[in-house]
This record gives sequence, C-alpha cells and structure tokens, in this order.
Amino acid sequence: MSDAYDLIVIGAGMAGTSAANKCAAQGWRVAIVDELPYGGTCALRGCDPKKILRRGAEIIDAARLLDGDGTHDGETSIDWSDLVRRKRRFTERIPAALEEELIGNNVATLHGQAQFVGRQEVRIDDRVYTSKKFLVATGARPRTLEFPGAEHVIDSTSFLDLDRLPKRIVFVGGGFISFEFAHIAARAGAECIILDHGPRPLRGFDEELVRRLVRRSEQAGISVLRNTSVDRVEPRQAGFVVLVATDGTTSTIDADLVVHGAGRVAALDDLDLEAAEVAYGSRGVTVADHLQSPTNPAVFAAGDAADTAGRPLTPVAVFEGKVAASNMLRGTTTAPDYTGVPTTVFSIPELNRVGLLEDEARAQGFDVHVRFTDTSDWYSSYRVGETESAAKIVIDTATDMVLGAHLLGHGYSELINTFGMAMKLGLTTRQLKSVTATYPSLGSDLGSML
Ligand SMILES: Cc1cc2nc3c(=O)[nH]c(=O)nc-3n(C[C@H](O)[C@H](O)[C@H](O)COP(=O)(O)OP(=O)(O)OC[C@H]3O[C@@H](n4cnc5c(N)ncnc54)[C@H](O)[C@@H]3O)c2cc1C
Ligand SMILES: NC(=O)c1ccc[n+]([C@@H]2O[C@H](COP(=O)([O-])OP(=O)(O)OC[C@H]3O[C@@H](n4cnc5c(N)ncnc54)[C@H](O)[C@@H]3O)[C@@H](O)[C@H]2O)c1
Repeated sequence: MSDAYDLIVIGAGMAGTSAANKCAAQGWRVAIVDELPYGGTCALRGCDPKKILRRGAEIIDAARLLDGDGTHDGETSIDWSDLVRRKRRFTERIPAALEEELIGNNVATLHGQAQFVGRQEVRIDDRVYTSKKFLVATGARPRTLEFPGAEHVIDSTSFLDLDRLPKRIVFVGGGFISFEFAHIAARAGAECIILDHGPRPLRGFDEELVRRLVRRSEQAGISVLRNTSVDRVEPRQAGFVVLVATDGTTSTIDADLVVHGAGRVAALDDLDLEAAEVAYGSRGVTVADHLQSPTNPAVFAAGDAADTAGRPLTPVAVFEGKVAASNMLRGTTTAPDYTGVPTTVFSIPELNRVGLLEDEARAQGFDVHVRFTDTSDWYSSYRVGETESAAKIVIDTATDMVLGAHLLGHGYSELINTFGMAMKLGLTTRQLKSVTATYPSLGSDLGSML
C-alpha cells in the first residue's frame, strides 16, 4: 500500500515540527513520523527537563552562597525522586499536546521507525509512503563508546530519569552534558568526577573562563581530570570500578554510576540513506548551504542530523527547520544565518559564548581589541554571593563591532542574548553603550563590560 505526500518529515523534534507546521500552513500535504513519543530531545530528554532538575540545584547553591552571611542554609536539600517526579509531570504532557497541535495544523502524524526504500519512498512499519520531498530531522544519539564495559555506562536520557541519585558518579567526557549534570548532582549531594581525554574540558569556550568554572566546580565538590581516558568499566557487587589512564599512568576510581558525556553523533543508523542515495558522513547528512542533499534533491536535512555550520543546539534546529521548509516551499537556496547564535553551559554559574573566541578572531585576521573584566566584585555578583564571574569581549578595532562575547556568571545566560542580538544587527559598541538598562539588573552590567 502506498500513500503520497508533498513532504514527509522524519523526526518530531524541534527541527521537524517547525518545518512540518510551516509547510502545512502553505497548503502542502504533510506527514511527520517519530519512533518515540513526539517532542524530541530538547523537550523530553534534554534542555527543558535538565533545567527543571537544575532549578533544585540553583536553590541549594543560592542558599549556600549566603549561608552565614544573612541567611541560614539549615535543612534545605534536594529530594531527588520528588524533583524527578516534578520533571516527569512536565515532560509527560508534551507528546499528546504536540501531536494535537500538529493535527490541528493539518499535519498527518505517524508513528514508527522510518527507513528509506527508494529515492522518494520510506517504509514505516509495513507500509510504504511516497513523497515529493523529505526532511531528515532525526537528531543525534550518544557516540558509541569503545572501551570494554561501555554497556555499564548510562546515557543522558537515563540520568535525567533516575529515581534515585547514587553517591559516587563518574562522568566520561568534559563537555556540556557532564558539566551541567555534575553541577546538578553535586548540589544534590553526590561526589562527582568529570574525566576528559583532552588537555582541557569545554574546548569550545574561552580558556580563562573555563579555568574559573573548573575552580568553582571543584569548590562545589566536582573533580575534573584532564588527559584521562577510560580503559574499562568493571561491575562490582556494589557499583563499578572505572580503570583510567591519566597521562599514561593507570589508576582506578570506585563509582556507583558512570554517565556518558563524551559527545553525540547524528542519528542516521536506521534510515538506510543508501537506499535513497543520500550522502552522509559522521557529522550528519551531507547538505548544501541551503540544507538540500546534493545527491538526492528530494531530501533536505536540518538540526542535529544535518552536517551544517550550525552547532547541535535547539535554536539552530528550529531555524534550520524553518529555512529548509522555506527553501522547499519556494524552490529557493537561502542559507541559514548563524550570526549571533549564543550558547550556554548551564553549570552554576553558567558559561556562555557567542561569536568568535579571541584566538579564532586573530586567526581570521581581525585586528582585535579585547576587554577582559573580572566581574566577581561587581554588585551583580556580590548580591548573590557568586565568587567566579568574568567577561571577555572581543571587538573588531576596524568596525567597533563585537566579534565575540564570553561570559561566566550568575544569570549571564540572559545577558549573552543581548550580545547575540548586537552581533546579528551589526551594532557597534558605541551604540551598545548608549542603551540604558534598568538598574540594578544584569543588563546594566553590559555597558561596563565594553
Ligand atoms: C541532555 C541534553 C541537554 C541539552 N540541553 C540543551 C540546551 O540547554 N540548549 C540547547 O540549545 N540545546 C541543548 N541540547 C541539544 C538539543 O536538545 C538538540 O540540539 C535539539 O534537540 C536537536 O533537535 P532536532 O530536532 O534536530 O532533533 P531531536 O529533538 O533529537 O529530534 C529527533 C527525533 O527523531 C526521531 N527519530 C530518529 N530516527 C528516527 C527514525 N528512523 N524514524 C522515526 N523517528 C526517528 C527521534 O525519536 C527524535 O524524536 C541538549 C541535548 C541533550 C542530549
Ligand atoms: N546547554 C546546551 O546547549 C547543551 C547541553 C547538553 C548537550 N548539548 C549538545 O549536545 C552535544 C553533546 O554533548 P556532550 O556533553 O555529550 O558532548 P561535548 O561534545 O560537549 O563534549 C564531549 C567531551 O567528551 C570528550 N571525550 C570524548 N570521548 C571521550 C572519551 N572516550 N573519554 C574521555 N573524554 C572523551 C571530548 O574531548 C569532549 O570534551 C553538545 O555538543 C551540545 O551541542 C547542548
């Protein structure tokens, strides 16, 4: 049996749903399919549930920072299973609500695993569907770990749904997931170790700010081991032994839980892209700048599943989905504009970046003026008792525009958006300094950072 559509979207996450709604609104016959409940990683297994758990950690941290300095920390503590139940109350309602919204927008909602069986045909369960266009929006999955005992390592999805938080936790990889989860777990009373096989964690962020975040992480009870790789994980009667090598020297770490934070890769394994003659690589579906497959023009890709210049982040998935939809609808070749897309590691305090690192700007030939400010004695940090906060702003001397902004500090994940907006709109620092913010607010820190 065969069903014909104008567009079939594979993956009901951020990229897929934004494209499906946009094309259906223009009268296209659109279907979307997911093998899991609708909502994708961000809403069900990533950004949102993580920040719900983080809220508990924020409260603990805030109380500790002022303990004995105007407040008493007392008995405030995280009840992990209650916090996870609160998270579930949020995530559980999403799939049905999202599906209802899609149906209301005239998108046909399908369930099952999609697999290409031809250039313009997919099979979902035992049924074959044909379509003029396809959008691959299948997201990412944790990278396969190669060491013996990797099967004992839990992924981020399982961590976010733990009923009980064990005492000793090892995080493999020193990136977003490990830092964010360790900062939550440490405030919930766990002893956390982050190990990274490279010389420094969070390589995509400003080195000096990362150094300060590591210092603050250690104060919160998180050890960060560099140049350390896992040789194997062995189960014991209670917990695990993690055998590691640091700069060639081997040692063991006792753990109750080992968590995967060693990177994610595009989730393409089950799609049989060969059957559709769609080229792909380890970074995702190969696409031209306007998100179309060069080997099969019926196929577009967006979000974590697409090999683009955009980072694997939710806002990028959303606007890539929209750009792909717009190009499909109009037959245009518009490329997504990634200027000013900020990113945040939701540690406590949070680490933020938008635009170029200082080294990148210099390597690209810019003559830069760098403003580094330790903001830990500023009013905004003193008020909450935060001891590690700083800003580095990289400015193009020729144009006076911001090339990159790097912020570590309480609440700075909001402030980084203003820097992103300034970059997107091409504002000069002179213009930015002329803006008035309410006082005292984080926005009022901005002018002094320039
Ligand atoms: C723990 C964690 C925390 C994160 N926190 C943040 C954050 O704070 N901020 C941020 O910007 N980003 C964050 N991210 C990244 C963000 O979640 C992703 O970049 C974003 O969700 C990608 O959206 P997407 O639409 O490309 O893919 P997804 O949302 O992953 O959607 C893909 C969908 O495709 C489905 N699928 C896959 N293969 C098939 C198939 N063959 N057939 C049918 N369906 C299929 C999957 O089931 C899934 O529902 C986080 C990621 C993780 C893992
Ligand atoms: N706040 C956010 O926006 C957010 C939060 C979580 C995840 N994400 C997205 O999800 C992606 C995946 O996150 P992640 O934290 O898993 O990956 P990551 O790419 O951020 O970091 C992975 C780290 O693990 C290290 N590593 C890799 N293999 C290793 C090994 N075998 N042993 C030790 N170290 C190893 C790498 O050197 C790197 O430092 C991110 O790139 C990001 O785009 C975003």
